[in-house]
Amino acid sequence: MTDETIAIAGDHAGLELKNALAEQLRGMGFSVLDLGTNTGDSVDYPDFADKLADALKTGPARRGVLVCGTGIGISIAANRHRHLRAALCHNATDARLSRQHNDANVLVLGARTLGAEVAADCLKTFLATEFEGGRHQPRVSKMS
Ligand SMILES: O=C(CO)[C@H](O)[C@H](O)COP(=O)(O)O
Repeated sequence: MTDETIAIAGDHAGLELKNALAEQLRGMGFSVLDLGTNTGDSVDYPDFADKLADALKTGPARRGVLVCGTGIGISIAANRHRHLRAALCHNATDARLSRQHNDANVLVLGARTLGAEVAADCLKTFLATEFEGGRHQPRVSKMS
């Protein structure tokens, strides 16, 4: 069990994967702040990136997960917020490096482009990997 809350959000295309990832997070002992969407009705992914950005600004979550069909639109929208470093990942190596080098605070996954097991691996790796700091710190600092 952990006392950390992870925020999660996505559009209609990401609904099924978002719910599976939320379950995975609960199974890992995290509290989940589910910001929707929670129906299959068509919605606009920037609205859900904005909700997650607000949640990471006000707390209690300091890390988040976003899902849309490809992950592309919602990561573009998320990275318009300076306090987010949203990493669109396609495998566990991306997820690991997004933490080690980029100190990513948001994992982005594409529900229409990733299998469920790869997505689960990305999430597990993202949460378990620390930022390396060192030469990466000034690069990350230049973005915030
Ligand atoms: O991947 C996405 C954005 O990058 C969206 O999920 C996708 O564009 C939604 O498409 P549709 O309205 O046809 O379900």
